[in-house]
Amino acid sequence: MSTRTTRSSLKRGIDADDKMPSPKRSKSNTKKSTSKPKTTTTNENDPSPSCNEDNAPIAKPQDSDEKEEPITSPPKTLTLPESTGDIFAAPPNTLLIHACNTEGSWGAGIAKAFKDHYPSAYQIYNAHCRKHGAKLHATALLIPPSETKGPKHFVGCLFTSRSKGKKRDSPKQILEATGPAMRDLLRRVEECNAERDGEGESVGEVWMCKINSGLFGVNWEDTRAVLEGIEVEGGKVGEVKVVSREE
Ligand SMILES: Nc1ncnc2c1ncn2[C@@H]1O[C@H](COP(=O)(O)OP(=O)(O)OC[C@H]2O[C@H](OP(=O)(O)O)[C@H](O)[C@@H]2O)[C@@H](O)[C@H]1O
Repeated sequence: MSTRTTRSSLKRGIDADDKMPSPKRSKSNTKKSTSKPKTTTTNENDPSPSCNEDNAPIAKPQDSDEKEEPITSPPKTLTLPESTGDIFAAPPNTLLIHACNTEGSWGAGIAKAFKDHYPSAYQIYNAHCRKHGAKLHATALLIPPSETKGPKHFVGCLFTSRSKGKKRDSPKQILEATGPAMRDLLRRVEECNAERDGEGESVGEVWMCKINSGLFGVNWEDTRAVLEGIEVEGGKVGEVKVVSREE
């Protein structure tokens, strides 16, 4: 019994089930389907024809003037698998992302831990804030491995709030800044890896704490929803591993 679904039989299937919404895929994203075609039970309400014994959709004769429908797939968006652990135990050349203010302060929370682990990176972040200030809001800073000892980690700063503590931006403002800041960081990663192509460390994995969810006081699920809406083109960073400490 043949279960392989070829594109043409799938296409025929889509044409045969002309009441069924045909999945849209772009030419470049079209993949031969290897999944078993869904078996459908026929009943008087089911508009789609029943599958034949090998489950391949029943082909219908192609009309000569039938137009080839362009097939496009939904845009690929950022995926954020979650796990528990220590973000600082990431493998070499991992990019570690946290949320920052534009005032040049890594004074508490995970930012303080970043300052302790990566003092040289902190100096770069602080100088960047002194130079640009609040204009950095909703942008990002990518800091290559800068320490003389310890693991070689890239540090990614997402400027999701202008200020910190009681003067921090509202959750709504922080969420509005989070999307553009992450898109800016992903762009910088692509540029960095293109420049380093083969010479020096490129960004490997991308890890992130549950940004905004502590001192910035934003519900993690709200931040997650914003990040999952970020479209990623092929070849760009498509996955950010979210690492949180054991509860
Ligand atoms: N070692 C570790 N490994 C893994 N996850 C860890 C961790 N340590 C903490 N977390 C978790 O990481 C999330 C973020 O928690 P945070 O409150 O730190 O950051 P946030 O993004 O809400 O806020 C940013 C502002 O806080 C800072 O403080 P200052 O402004 O300098 O005073 C900055 O500078 C900003 O301004 C929470 O889930 C923590 O459980």
